[in-house]
Amino acid sequence: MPPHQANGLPAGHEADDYFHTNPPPKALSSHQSLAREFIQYHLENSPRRKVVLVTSGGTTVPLENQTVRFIDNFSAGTRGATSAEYFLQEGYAVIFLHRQFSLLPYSRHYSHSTNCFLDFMDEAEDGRVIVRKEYQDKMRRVLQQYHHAKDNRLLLLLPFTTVTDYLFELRSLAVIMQPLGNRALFYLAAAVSDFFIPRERMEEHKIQSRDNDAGGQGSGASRQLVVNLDPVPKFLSTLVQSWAPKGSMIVSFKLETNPSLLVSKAEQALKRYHHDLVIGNLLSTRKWEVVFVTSDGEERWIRVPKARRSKSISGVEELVGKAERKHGMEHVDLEGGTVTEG
Ligand SMILES: CC(C)(COP(=O)(O)O)[C@@H](O)C(=O)NCCC(=O)N[C@@H](CSSC[C@H](N)C(=O)O)C(=O)O
Repeated sequence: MPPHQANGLPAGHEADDYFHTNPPPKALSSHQSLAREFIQYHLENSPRRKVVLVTSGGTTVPLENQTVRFIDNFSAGTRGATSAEYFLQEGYAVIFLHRQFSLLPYSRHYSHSTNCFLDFMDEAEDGRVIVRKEYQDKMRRVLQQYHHAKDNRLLLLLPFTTVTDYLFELRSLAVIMQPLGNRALFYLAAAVSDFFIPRERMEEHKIQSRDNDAGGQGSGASRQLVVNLDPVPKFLSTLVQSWAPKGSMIVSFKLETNPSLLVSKAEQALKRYHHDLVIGNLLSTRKWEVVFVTSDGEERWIRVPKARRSKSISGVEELVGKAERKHGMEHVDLEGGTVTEG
């Protein structure tokens, strides 16, 4: 008896319905071709290399079809972009499915920062534009890592914007990854909308803030906006049961703000979706602590020591990367971090 959704539909049925009633992203077919090429290249040239799909950034829920307003999910993309660098360092090939304009591996060190990237540059006496001396060493290291990833075709960057884009892309990429079998890993760090406006209820044009129509009829008084959202299908179960390669490892992130809910909600997700690992994090402490929750009921907190919790040192992703490399749990041997049971 296949597991059923809350609404009684068999798991996956609701997701199928979603894909029939919402249009795919315009870029989907070009992304599919890029992903097929990427996977084929690694199947042919590095048959033992693991490939990880890292999702990163927040999905949007448009309020109008010709979108002027949208509901966004919190995520700068730091977790995904930083983890992608550590996966590349550990020898993985990375498909980086990310919110358009969110942080990217390597360039994240210089984009979006409070100081403009021009602050890292200077004009030499002979007129050449150069990187300021104090930034040269770090930028050289980042540039070498970036070129290594690019020259060896180890990093594929694919953008999304809306939750519908994300779900179509995730399904396509998971299916394209099927030939990888147990060399495929899914690291779902994107902040995915739980609610959306179905196509048939979506306004076509910009929602007016006053109650007069195009002809200027009506009082012109400002109006309330009441938004009625439906739940996004629980796609993780469909990913685990049908889209993802058999034998692949699936890691999802659980984001909460209330500490008393985090571990139980992560355990609930594992029980519901039967994947391999949930990494729980609290909005307020996500930069320096996470908890690994597995189906054996164990919870292992990974914390960056206080001394290393500066903004510039991305401590927790390095620790997660090391733990991940050992496929999570049997030996969480983390330099610099502390692992506490329970
Ligand atoms: C978003 C952050 C906190 C990283 O932040 P930045 O470094 O600023 O990017 C990430 O660590 C995270 O928790 N990501 C996952 C957040 C999320 O939406 N998780 C979902 C689970 S994955 S979406 C699963 C879907 N709702 C379903 O149930 O099928 C949840 O908590 O419910």
